[in-house]
Amino acid sequence: MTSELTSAIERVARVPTLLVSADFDGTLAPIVENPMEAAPLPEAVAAIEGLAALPRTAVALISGRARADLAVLTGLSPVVHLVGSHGSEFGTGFVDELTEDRQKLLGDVERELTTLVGHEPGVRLEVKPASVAVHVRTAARDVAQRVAEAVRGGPATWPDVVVTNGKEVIELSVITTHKGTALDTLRAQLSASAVVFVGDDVTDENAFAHLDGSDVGVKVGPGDTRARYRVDTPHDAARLLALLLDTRRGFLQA
Ligand SMILES: O=P(O)(O)OC[C@H]1O[C@H](O[C@H]2O[C@H](CO)[C@@H](O)[C@H](O)[C@H]2O)[C@H](O)[C@@H](O)[C@@H]1O
Repeated sequence: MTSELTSAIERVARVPTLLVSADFDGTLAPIVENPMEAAPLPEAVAAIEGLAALPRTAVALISGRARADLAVLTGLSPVVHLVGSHGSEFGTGFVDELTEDRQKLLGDVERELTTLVGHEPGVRLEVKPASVAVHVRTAARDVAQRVAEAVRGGPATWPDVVVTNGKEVIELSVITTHKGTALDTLRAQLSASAVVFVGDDVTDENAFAHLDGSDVGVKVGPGDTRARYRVDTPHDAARLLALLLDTRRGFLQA
């Protein structure tokens, strides 16, 4: 961790009301081949639970996952806010809020993807409340390319289908999602004086873009980013959260 990042963490830990937010895969949980085998680092869980238990401190995960999957995979206590589907899914009634047209479109997208690429070796389809993700992490490179072309030239071109590219995944959604607007909603709901956001993927850039002066954005891993700070791995992200916990606890107890 650079001295600039350490200083930023020590500064933001002293604001009156703090919102600590992060995405899940690649940030709190190392990337693995099978999405349903992802697990958060125990050090990250301990820091998050510790922060969420402090007064005037809220913690939220804003993830591309289905909210229900996020709850199961993280096993976090209910005091931690969970926002799924890339920032759209704040609660359990989300699926029912989709119009009939969108529910039908989602069914059509799932059927088309199953027929088009579901049989391809190493390809996994992950069906979520408002989208279907086509994972190619375990596919041979020529297969991954064929699948990407088939998806991009097929259902990705349909009206009202929104395409998101992630790490070894192409996702087709029937709604527009944005982690930045999710962060704005949480910031307002929780009356946060400042926000820390930690993320690793393309969709996290929308959250970094919604940070301002006293906030702290941290990108995990390589790649272009709008975040001001960077760490290398989820283990570093867990250390950063532990430092934030220690500093804020000391500040609140002083
Ligand atoms: O916003 P996030 O919490 O980072 O979720 C983004 C996507 O993460 C998952 O896929 C990624 O992680 C998998 C497990 O390590 C990996 O196998 C896959 O290649 C990655 O793309 C998740 O499955 C998606 O639904 C999320 O959108």
